[in-house]
Amino acid sequence: MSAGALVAADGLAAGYGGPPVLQGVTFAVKAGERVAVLGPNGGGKTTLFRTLLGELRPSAGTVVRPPRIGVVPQTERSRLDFPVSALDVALMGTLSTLPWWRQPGRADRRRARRALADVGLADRMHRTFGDLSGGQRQRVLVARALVQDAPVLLLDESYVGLDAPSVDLLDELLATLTAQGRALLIATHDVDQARGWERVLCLNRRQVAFGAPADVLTRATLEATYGGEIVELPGERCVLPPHHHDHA
Ligand SMILES: Nc1ncnc2c1ncn2[C@@H]1O[C@H](COP(=O)(O)OP(=O)(O)OP(=O)(O)O)[C@@H](O)[C@H]1O
Repeated sequence: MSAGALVAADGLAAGYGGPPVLQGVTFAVKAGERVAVLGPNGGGKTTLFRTLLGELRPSAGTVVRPPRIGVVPQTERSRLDFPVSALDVALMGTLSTLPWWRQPGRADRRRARRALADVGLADRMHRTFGDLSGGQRQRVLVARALVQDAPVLLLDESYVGLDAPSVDLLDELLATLTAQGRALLIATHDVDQARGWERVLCLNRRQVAFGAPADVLTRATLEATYGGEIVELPGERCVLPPHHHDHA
């Protein structure tokens, strides 16, 4: 079932030593696919990402993953008080590709500069990271992941707190990265956004559904994913409760 997949799971269960906090996860993602990973707080999105990264060992099932996976964390969790430039942050992406004894060199700086240009920030590379807007910081973090040259990127609620123009820029960037043959898994709470992507994975401590948005984003599936927390508006739209993080 995972033939041709860049990243896949089959009967995956994972947890933190006790009973699994996530189980029954079976999906396959090909190059050129954006996957919305939906679920309530505590539903298992972070646990899935950590398992795909190899930080957590599956307690059951198997994972197929490439040697390198890039991670784009939430900007609000990044320390903003360090006096580092956008280029410094992007350059950190080269560290995972270097042997431990080597400092980033000229070629690495070139890659970091190119990645910043690719995310539209060529003119901001010497600005202090913490002084950039939320959307710009998010794109710097995408650049840091791009520098790792990974075919699969995991994005953790990258859209949270962005204004409309920044959302559009990030949308465009993710579409480009996908068109270039990457696979993106994007943890999000935005059901409407998920409708525009290629696949949707719904998690609520187990896999509720995986497939094309038109098949997955039904009222029944969303209810099974979010319980009674969904507020439905007239038409097809639905709104999820404000989310919070208790492990920032
Ligand atoms: N380090 C940990 N040790 C033990 N349990 C954990 C740990 N991290 C998460 N959990 C538990 O695993 C379950 C799934 O959490 P996870 O962080 O994967 O959910 P999530 O979908 O990413 O939620 P959020 O949207 O709040 O980030 C929760 O019940 C959580 O309390």
